[in-house]
Amino acid sequence: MCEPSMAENYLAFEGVTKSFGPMNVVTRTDLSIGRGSLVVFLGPSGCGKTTLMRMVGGLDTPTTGRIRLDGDIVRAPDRRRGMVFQAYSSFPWLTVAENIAFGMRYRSDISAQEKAERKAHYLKLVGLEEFADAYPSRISGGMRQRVAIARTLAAGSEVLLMDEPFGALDALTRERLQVQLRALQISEQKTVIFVTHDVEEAVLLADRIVLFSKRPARIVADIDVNAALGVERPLEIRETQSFFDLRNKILHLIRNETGDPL
Ligand SMILES: Nc1ncnc2c1ncn2[C@@H]1O[C@H](COP(=O)(O)OP(=O)(O)OP(=O)(O)O)[C@@H](O)[C@H]1O
Repeated sequence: MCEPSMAENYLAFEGVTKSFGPMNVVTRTDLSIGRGSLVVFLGPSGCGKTTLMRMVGGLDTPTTGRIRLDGDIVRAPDRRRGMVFQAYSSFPWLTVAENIAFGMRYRSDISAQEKAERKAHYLKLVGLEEFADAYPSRISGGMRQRVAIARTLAAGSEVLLMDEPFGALDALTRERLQVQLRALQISEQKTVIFVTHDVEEAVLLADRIVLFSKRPARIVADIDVNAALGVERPLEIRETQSFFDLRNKILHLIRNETGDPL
């Protein structure tokens, strides 16, 4: 077998395990994630997906093994990896524009002009120019999640770690953000790990789906969604036979392999 190239091995889990006291949460995990790909972690509740993601973020450390980003062992959080959670994480006392600029405030390596340009770029990218001066309490939940995504991107994060970021949104807003995230990831070429319970969301968004067993998390399937559906994912793709087939295949795997409903 060929060794994966550095681009394919951009984010690498090498023999990672995690226990909390006597509880084994993640069994030995080896996984290579390519730069610029959107990988969905799908698995039963409590199986260890968030724990895996927190380890990538440097918020938790593996019990054994290591995680490498671009060759460097992850030891602590840094701005190369930004997290977007389900709970809205905007600062209520800052405007939308100020929230987006927040991650750049102490960067001495970026000029004031570049900070202003980046702020304007990401404000536009997430379609919130009209709301630049609004406070988070005045905008919708979907808009607040767009602020959180823009802030992470503006801070210069190369890797976005998204833990059920659309979980609290209504179905229509969620759909809109799914399409926007997919488009944004293609245009910005960020590496994204996205945790969800929702099989349709996973199939719509992912380049690749990694399916985990119930705790302790073990990889039960690694699915190349691009090979099945292509890269472009308009919402209508959900009505195609290939989408249907892949969704059913994953539901079948979940029933038979993960040992738990999601
Ligand atoms: N700091 C901690 N101390 C002790 N146990 C923990 C800690 N963090 C997580 N756990 C436990 O590890 C297990 C896995 O949790 P984790 O949040 O990673 O699962 P998950 O797959 O993300 O779940 P969900 O999909 O429900 O969010 C759970 O049983 C949880 O209670």
